[in-house]
Amino acid sequence: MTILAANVLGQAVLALGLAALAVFFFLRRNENGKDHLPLPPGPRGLPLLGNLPFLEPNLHHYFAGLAKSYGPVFRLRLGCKPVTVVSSPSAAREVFKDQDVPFANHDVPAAIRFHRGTSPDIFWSPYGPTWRMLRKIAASHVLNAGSIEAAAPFRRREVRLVVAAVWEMAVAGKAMDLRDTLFQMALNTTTKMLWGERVNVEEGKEFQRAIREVIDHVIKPNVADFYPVLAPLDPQGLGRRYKRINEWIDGYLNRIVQSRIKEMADKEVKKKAKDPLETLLKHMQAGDPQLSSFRVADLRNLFAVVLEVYNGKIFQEEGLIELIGGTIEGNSLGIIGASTDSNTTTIEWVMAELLYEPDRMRKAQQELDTVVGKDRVVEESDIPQLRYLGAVLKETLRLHSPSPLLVPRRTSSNCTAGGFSIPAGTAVIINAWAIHRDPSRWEDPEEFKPERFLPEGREQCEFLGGNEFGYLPFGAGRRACPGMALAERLMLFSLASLLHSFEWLLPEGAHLELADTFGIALRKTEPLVVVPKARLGKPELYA
Ligand code: HEM
Repeated sequence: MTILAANVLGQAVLALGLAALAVFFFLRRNENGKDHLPLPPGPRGLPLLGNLPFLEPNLHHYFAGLAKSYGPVFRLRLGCKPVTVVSSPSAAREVFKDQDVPFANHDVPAAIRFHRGTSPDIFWSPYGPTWRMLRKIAASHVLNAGSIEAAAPFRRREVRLVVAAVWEMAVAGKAMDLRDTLFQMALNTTTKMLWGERVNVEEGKEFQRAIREVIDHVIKPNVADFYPVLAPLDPQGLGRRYKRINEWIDGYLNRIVQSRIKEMADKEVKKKAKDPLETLLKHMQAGDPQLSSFRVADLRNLFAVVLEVYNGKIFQEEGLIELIGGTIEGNSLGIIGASTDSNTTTIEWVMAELLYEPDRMRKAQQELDTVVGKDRVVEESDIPQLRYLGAVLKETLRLHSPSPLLVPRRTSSNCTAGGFSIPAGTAVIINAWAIHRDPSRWEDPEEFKPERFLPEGREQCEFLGGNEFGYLPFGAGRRACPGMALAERLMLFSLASLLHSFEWLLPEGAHLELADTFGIALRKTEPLVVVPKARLGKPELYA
């Protein structure tokens, strides 16, 4: 009896043990992701700190170096935060196409989570109904082809102001740093397009200061990002500061929205809305079901995001920049001169590359002389014929993407990439900088060769690589940048006007360097200082 009981007990213990083992392996399998795939390899970190102490200032270079040792999908731990870095076109395809939905959340920094908790915006909303509604509204009422077209006169006016400002420098024979002028142009073009007004000088200064503070605060290393358990306490007060600054921006936009609501009530409103602000208000007032859950606060958020994205690219890399020693320099003109704007940075890179290779500068100018001639100024309608310039821009965005690590994503469920499992809740960084230099995808990847985008026999300059995820300056998948068409239009128009109107030289004895510094936007380490020289005979073409 005792022997029998012992046997039964032994069998029960064995069965329980086996069951426990099965549960253990089942749970591990779920934790590790699908199909028993291993976690990606990666460098060992320190207890508690993980890999934080080993990060280097130029994160895009540092990650590219790690990819050489650990492969195109590797894993890090920053404090408590698991991070996976993806550096090949095929793994990027898995993220942006094959498993687009579980990778479709942006990884929201703690300071923004603290502030935006109840008031989501398109950029930080998790993938779901609210994001879908905001994205649809942005695509159909703000960044749609009609609004972009309707804003052509504003772009023309702002670009002509830039040309006039450069002309003054040319007449005075002075060297200039283009950043400030271009930044102002981008800001005013955006606000004119959204609500029909330039940023006035007084409010503009406040506005610039506020956005600059937003940037400073979002990029500050925030312990709450690396130890999420601390996030609700906002230990460094960054969330609270960020909230206060945003209240100012919110107030600014609120005044604009409220004054338009009043104007629409007082005056007879024309059938055709004059800008996206009026379009949206009209739709809201008319009870458009697409906007049924859209509130004035959402409208302000939408505009704030468009402005912030356009002018600050504030949304990257979650506080890593200062932590690892990078700095965001400002100058006397505040945010306008903060040089963080993707648009400004890209134009500056184009000019630097063309100054470095004067033959290519001449080729772009010859194309302009053929298409436009020298008796009139460039118009937006000339752009489709400027194939070479289009290729120059695309090649510049390949080598100098303003967002070298795009905007980190966060997995909403267990996923896979490159044959590894990526558990739910992992931050996923796509190293576009490395992908744009992948030798298996790009011939002579380090060389500036616009011709690669001009295949023989094709009418239009091509975005080669888009489908195979080797070319990602605007991200990809359902969260890809909805401002791409607008950004391209403005960049090409301003570039064409600057190259058509002026010869560009380096100041006597200046040395041109093409080194980049990782920051809010990937920018030249040294600002580009150039000497413009008028190239059109008629002074009235500079007015
Ligand atoms: C050179 C200029 C620009 C570059 C390089 C750029 C790049 C990017 C990138 C890399 C993303 C993240 C994409 C992803 O997660 O896959 C993004 C998102 C976004 N961009 Fe842009 N962008 C530019 C200009 C603009 C402009 C002009 C606007 C609007 C006026 C804009 C609006 C947005 C918005 C709203 C998002 C968030 C989309 C979402 O989460 O669904 N961008 N951009």
